[in-house]
Amino acid sequence: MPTLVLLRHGESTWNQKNLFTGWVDVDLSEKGVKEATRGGELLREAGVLPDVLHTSLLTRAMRTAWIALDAAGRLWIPVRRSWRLNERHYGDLQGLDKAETAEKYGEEQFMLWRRSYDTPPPEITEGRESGVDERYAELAPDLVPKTECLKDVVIRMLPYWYDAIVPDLRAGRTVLVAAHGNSLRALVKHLDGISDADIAGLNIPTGIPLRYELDADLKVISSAYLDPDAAELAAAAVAAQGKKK
Ligand SMILES: O=C(O)[C@@H](CO)OP(=O)(O)O
Repeated sequence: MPTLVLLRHGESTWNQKNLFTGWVDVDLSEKGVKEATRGGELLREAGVLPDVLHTSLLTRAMRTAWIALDAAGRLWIPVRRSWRLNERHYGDLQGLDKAETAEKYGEEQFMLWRRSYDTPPPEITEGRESGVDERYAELAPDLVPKTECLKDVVIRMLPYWYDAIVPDLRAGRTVLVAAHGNSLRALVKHLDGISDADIAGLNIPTGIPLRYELDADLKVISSAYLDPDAAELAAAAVAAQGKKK
C-alpha cells in the first residue's frame, strides 16, 4: 500500500513574528527546529520510514526535512527538490504583519486574500522582490510568480505531483513531501477532493506529519496526523493568525 507523508515545515522566524512570508526564504525559529525534531520522532515511533523525500526550494522546508529525517534515522534517502512545492507567492503582502493587515483592510478583504480559492493578493511591487535568486535562474521568467492565489498553486503544483511524486508512490515507496502551509493545502485539496469553498477552512499545522494510506490507484483510503490532538490545536492557531494577540 503506497504511503504518502506530508510535513509542513516547523515554525519559521516570520511565522513567529506573524508576517506573511510566501517566497521569502526565512529560516526556522528555535521552536521550529524542535517541531521538526519531534516530527521525525513521530515518524520513527509510528514506523513510517520514508524511502524518498520531495521538498521545495525554500530553506525552512529543506531544513525541516533534514532535521526530521535525521531524527528518524533516514538522512540517507534520495531527495528531489522543486520550486513547484514552494509556498504560495503572497505578492505585495509578503513581509506585512497579518494582524495589522486584517485591521487595515478589514477581516473580509484579509480572508479573501488569505484563504479564498481564486482571489490573489496585489502583485509584488517592483523592487520589493529580494532580487535575482540563483535557485530560480533556470526557470522561464513567465513562470516566476508575482502573486498567487491557491488556485494558481494547485495549477503549478500538480505537474510535479504527477511527474515526480506519483511515480514514486506507484513504485510502492513511502514518500515524504516537506513543503508549506499553502502548497500542502493545494495537495490536500486535490487528494481529498475538497471543494473550492470548503478549502478556505483547512489549515495545516507546522511540523506534524500527516500520513495518507493510498490504494493502487492512489485514491485515499485513510489519512491522519501522527499527533492528532497537537495538530488540532496548532491548526486552530494558524486559523487565528489575523487576530491581534
Ligand atoms: O505567510 C505565509 O506564507 C503563509 C504560511 O505561513 O501564511 P498563511 O497561513 O497566512 O497563508
